[in-house]
Parts: sequence; C-alpha cells; structure tokens
Amino acid sequence: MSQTSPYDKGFHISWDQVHRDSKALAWRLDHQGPGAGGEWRAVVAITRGGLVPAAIVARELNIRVIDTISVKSYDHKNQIEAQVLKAPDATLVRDGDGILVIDDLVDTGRTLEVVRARYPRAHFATVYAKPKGRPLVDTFITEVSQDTWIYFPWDMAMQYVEPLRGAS
Ligand SMILES: O=P(O)(O)OC[C@H]1O[C@H](OP(=O)(O)OP(=O)(O)O)[C@H](O)[C@@H]1O
Ligand SMILES: O=c1[nH]c(=O)c2nc[nH]c2[nH]1
Ligand SMILES: [Mg+2]
Repeated sequence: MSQTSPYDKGFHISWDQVHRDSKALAWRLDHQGPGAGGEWRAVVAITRGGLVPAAIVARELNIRVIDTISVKSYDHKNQIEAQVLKAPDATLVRDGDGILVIDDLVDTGRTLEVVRARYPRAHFATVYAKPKGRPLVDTFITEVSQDTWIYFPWDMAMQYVEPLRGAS
C-alpha cells in the first residue's frame, strides 16, 4: 500500500460527459464484432466501474445479453492485489470470442491483465485510459496522464465552493 499518492491531478467527469463518452465508445465498436455483420455476442461489464458505460454501450448497440465480472483492484486510491470476486457464466463467455468486455478506465492495466488471462479472445474496451494501461485495451475514447485521478460522478456529490475572493 503506497503512502504517497502517485496522483497529482484530478479530472472530474459529469454524468453528461460520461454519457457522451460512452456513446462515442459505442459508435466506435459498432459493427466491429467477429459475428455476421460485425455483431457482438454479449457484453461483460467489469464491476463496479464498468456497469454504467456497459449499460450505455449495450443500449446503443442493442445487445441484450449482459453479464458481469467483479474485480476489486483498489482500496480507495491504493492499489491492492486484483481479486476476482465473481466470474461471468462460463458457458456464455467461453474463451471470450465475440464478447465485449467493458470497464470505465484502465490505469496500470492490472485489472484488464487478470480478465484477459481468463478470456484471451474477448475485445477489451474502456472509456478512459492512462498510458501504462493502454497496451491492455483494444478500444478507448479519452487518454489522461498517468498522474491524473479520474473522479466519476457516482463517487461525487455537489458541495459549496468558496468564491475566488473568499467568503464575505
Ligand atoms: O488498470 P488498473 O490499475 O487495474 O485500474 C483500473 C480499475 O480500477 C478501478 O476499479 P476498482 O478496483 O477501484 O473497483 P470499482 O470498479 O468497484 O470501483 C476501475 O474501475 C478499473 O476497474
Ligand atoms: O475512480 C477511479 N479513478 C481513477 O483514476 C482510478 N485509477 C484506478 N482506479 C481508479 N478509480
Ligand atoms: Mg473497476
């Protein structure tokens, strides 16, 4: 567990932004699957962060079969050993062929490494990517620097902010 955070910067994402970026991901993946007409057989969301983008992509691409793989890789901002807490249906996913695995972001790539080892023929897509994790992801939308922590809307709440010239 690291005591000093490797994240100097913050990138705050609104619901609207994550919706737009997830739709952009869907457009990029449309007709790119290995099935007839470029169809995908199913979506597998890496929970929990992948659930929101997976729902948006599945809606855009009219994919009705959705499963989850639960991987925990962080305790707040501290990276821990990646643990698979729940696996998807093995008869559905098989070796991953035709499966679209979706996560919110790739950071060090450790989470995708663990999932790729299980489903080597799946297609791996994230909305956001950091440089270290890029080689592990097949399709993504926006890259941020490695020292940036991405703040998602489901982890945030609106709060009072002091005016530039201080409170009066
Ligand atoms: O590329 P990596 O360095 O492995 O980091 C990326 C992973 O970390 C976060 O998940 P987390 O384990 O925090 O769980 P959560 O999705 O439930 O928030 C994020 O949602 C990715 O799944
Ligand atoms: O909310 C998150 N933002 C991040 O930048 C990140 N990196 C790993 N895990 C993360 N979770
Ligand atoms: Mg996650």
